[in-house]
Amino acid sequence: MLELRTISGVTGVMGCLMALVMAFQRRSYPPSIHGLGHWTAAPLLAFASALLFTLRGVLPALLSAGLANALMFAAAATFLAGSCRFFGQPLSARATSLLWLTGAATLLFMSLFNGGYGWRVLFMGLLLGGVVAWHAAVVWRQPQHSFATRFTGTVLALMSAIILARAVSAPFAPPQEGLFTPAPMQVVYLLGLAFGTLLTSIGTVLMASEHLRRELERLITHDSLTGALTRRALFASGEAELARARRQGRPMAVLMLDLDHFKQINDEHGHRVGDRVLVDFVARAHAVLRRPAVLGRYGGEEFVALLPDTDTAQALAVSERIRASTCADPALPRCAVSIGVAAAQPQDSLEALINRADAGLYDAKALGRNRVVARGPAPH
Ligand SMILES: Nc1nc2c(ncn2[C@@H]2O[C@H](COP(=O)(O)OP(=O)(O)OP(=O)(O)O)[C@@H](O)[C@H]2O)c(=O)[nH]1
Repeated sequence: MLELRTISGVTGVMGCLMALVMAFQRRSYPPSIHGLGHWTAAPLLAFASALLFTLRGVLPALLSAGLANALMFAAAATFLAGSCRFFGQPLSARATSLLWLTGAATLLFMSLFNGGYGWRVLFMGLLLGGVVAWHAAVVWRQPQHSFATRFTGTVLALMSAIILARAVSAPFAPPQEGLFTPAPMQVVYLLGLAFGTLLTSIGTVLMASEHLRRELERLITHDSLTGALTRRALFASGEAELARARRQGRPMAVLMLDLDHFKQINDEHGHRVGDRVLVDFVARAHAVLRRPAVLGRYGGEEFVALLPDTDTAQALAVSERIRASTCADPALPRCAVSIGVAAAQPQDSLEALINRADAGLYDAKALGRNRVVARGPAPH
């Protein structure tokens, strides 16, 4: 026979252990991952709440019911706030006030209301189930789904369903029923809380690890200053696109872009302004380029754009648009870009294609800069 008081105690201990895991994780994660502090505090609050519930009958009702419920609500609200911060959508001051005021008002009403155990369970369940359902919706609404978010979202949705089902059935339960009466609904509820606490904590650890992996991946594939692809990622993407173009018999073009007299900008305005010019250039080039085109930093102030499904005429038009948009910010020093264009030939390697675009760039510089020059295949 299941001892419900033991389940409640075990729930608390699980929360405590998971808080420890999260606290250790937090120390090794970069500060750019937000919400871990809340995720550590939430299971600790759940632990304190479960401990008080377990001591029902031993401690006064004010502690083993009133304070225990308040701590359980605080755990759910803190957990929700942590996830919102983690996903980069922290709760607004208004939403936070609404959440805590609703919690405080419900708990106060419960303590004053004299309708019996079933009705108190209904109010508390609606409050708690509502917060957990809100939390599930936050996790499910994330556009970047992974196993971790699906797992956590599902556990939260199941938990809220169990809490709400118990809440709405409570007023119809026999009047002598209490928290540790071994009725089926109570067993499902306490087991749901125990496993839910454990599984959602595992879910947060998985989500944090997933986030870290994505950040590291981004560091490897994207230039930290401009956000363009790194040279390594550019070549990987270029090889794949060229193979696809060859396989499907579709055109592909490469642009080699180099800011003109960039050394002069650095010398006259300083390196930091030079950096801002680079960032602005890449942002504007990205605005012109449409997926699946990609832009990579080839080195210094030199960039390469890969344009799948693009012939020479289209590549020249895109290049002109990039040239026209370059240094359009009046707050930055005047500058210009030279661009070499090459379209892929059936026998081209990526290196040969880039070399031809580079030859076009060389011509553009030699002809006076701030222009676009296309290079065809060398005659045999
Ligand atoms: N601010 C800044 N400057 C950089 C960065 N990477 C390279 N540079 C500078 O870019 C300049 C490139 O100078 P050059 O290769 O002489 O080319 P340029 O002055 O643009 O002349 P042309 O290409 O012939 O028009 C050098 O002064 C580098 O120090 C960077 O990340 N930030």
